[in-house]
Amino acid sequence: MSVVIDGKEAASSVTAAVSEATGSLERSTGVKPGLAVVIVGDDPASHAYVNSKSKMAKQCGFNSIQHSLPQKTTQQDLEKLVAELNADPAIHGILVQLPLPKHLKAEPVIQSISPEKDVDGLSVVNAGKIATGDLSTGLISCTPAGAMLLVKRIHGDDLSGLNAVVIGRSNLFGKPMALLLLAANATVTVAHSKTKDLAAVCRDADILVAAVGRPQMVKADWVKPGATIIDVGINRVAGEGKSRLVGDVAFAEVSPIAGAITPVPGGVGPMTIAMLMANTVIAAYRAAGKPAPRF
Ligand SMILES: NC(=O)C1=CN([C@@H]2O[C@H](COP(=O)(O)OP(=O)(O)OC[C@H]3O[C@@H](n4cnc5c(N)ncnc54)[C@H](OP(=O)(O)O)[C@@H]3O)[C@@H](O)[C@H]2O)C=CC1
Ligand SMILES: Nc1nc(=O)c2c([nH]1)NC[C@@H]1CN(c3ccc(C(=O)N[C@@H](CCC(=O)O)C(=O)O)cc3)C=[N+]21
Repeated sequence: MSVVIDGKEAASSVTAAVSEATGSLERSTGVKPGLAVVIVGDDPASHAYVNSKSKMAKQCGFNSIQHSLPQKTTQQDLEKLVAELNADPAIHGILVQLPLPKHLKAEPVIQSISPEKDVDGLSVVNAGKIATGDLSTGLISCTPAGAMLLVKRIHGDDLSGLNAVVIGRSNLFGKPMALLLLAANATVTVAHSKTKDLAAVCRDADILVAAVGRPQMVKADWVKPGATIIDVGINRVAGEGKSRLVGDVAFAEVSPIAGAITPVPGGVGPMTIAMLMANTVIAAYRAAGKPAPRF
C-alpha cells in the first residue's frame, strides 16, 4: 500500500513559515507583503481559487487586494491596471488569474508584469532563470515549486538516477516542472498530446507527474510499481448529486501500485497556494533590501 502524500499538511508548514517571515519583516522594516490578484470575468471555478488565495494571503498577514474586472474588460484596461500595480510600492506580488476571457491576449499582459512582482514565475526573466539553472534570484512558478517540495519529501534533494516523466508542457506548469526535476538531477521526459505510446513512456517513470486536465487518464497499467505519482490535474466531474473534484490519475486503481501518491483534492492544490504566499513574502523581502527566506 502506498504513502498518500498530505499536501494540506505540507502546505500548512509552508504558510506557517511564511507568516513568521512576514512578522519579522514587518517588525524590522515596517513593510507588510502586498499581494494583488486580478481576475477577469465571472467563471465560478476561477473565482473560487482566487477567493482561497486572498483568504490565505490575509491569514499570512499580507495586505491582500483583489481586483475583479468585468467580462467586457479591454486589453488596454487590463494592461493599465497591471501598470498601476507595477508602480505601487505597497504591492510586491501580482497574479493575473488564467485563463483570461477569449477576447483578451494573456501573453502581453503576463509579460507586462514586473519580473520582481511576477509571483506566478511566468515572465521571460523568471522562466529564463530556471531554464539556465538560477533557482535562487528569480521567482519560481508556484505549482511546480510546490510539487517539487512534495517530491523532495519522498526522495530528498537529489534525484540522481531516477527517471521522471512529466505529462503536459504548459508554461505555467509542465515546462518549469521539467526544469526543476532536471536541476535536481532527474532524467526527465516531457510528454504531451503528440507523444506516441504514452502508457509505455509513463511505465518507465520513477516519478510520474500528470498535468493534463483529463479526468483519471493515468491508469494502473501505466505505472511502474513503487513509483511516486504527483497528480496536478484539477477536474470537476459530475458525481452523485453534486460535482466532485478528481485528478488526472485514476487514484483508486493507481494507489495500490504506487510507492507514494498525491490525492486530489488535498495534494498539489494546497501547495500552489502556499507557494504563492512564499513567493510574495520573498518579493517583499527583496523590495525591502533584505535577504529573502527560502521555503
Ligand atoms: N493543482 C494546481 O494547483 C494546478 C492545477 N492545474 C491543473 O493541471 C492541469 C494542467 O494545467 P495546465 O498545464 O495549465 O494545462 P494546459 O491545458 O495548458 O496543458 C495541458 C497539457 O496536457 C497535454 N495533453 C492534453 N491532452 C493530452 C493527452 N491526451 N495526452 C497527453 N498529453 C495531453 C497538452 O499537450 P499539447 O501541448 O500537445 O497540447 C498540454 O501540454 C489542469 O487540470 C489544471 O486545472 C494547473 C495549475 C495549477
Ligand atoms: N495565473 C494563474 N496561476 C495559477 O497558479 C493558476 C491559474 N492562473 N489558473 C488556474 C490554476 C489552478 N490553480 C489551482 C490552485 C489551487 C487549487 C486548490 O487549492 N485546490 C484544492 C481544492 C479546491 C476545491 O475544492 O475546489 C485541492 O486540490 O485540494 C487548485 C487549482 C491555480 N492556477
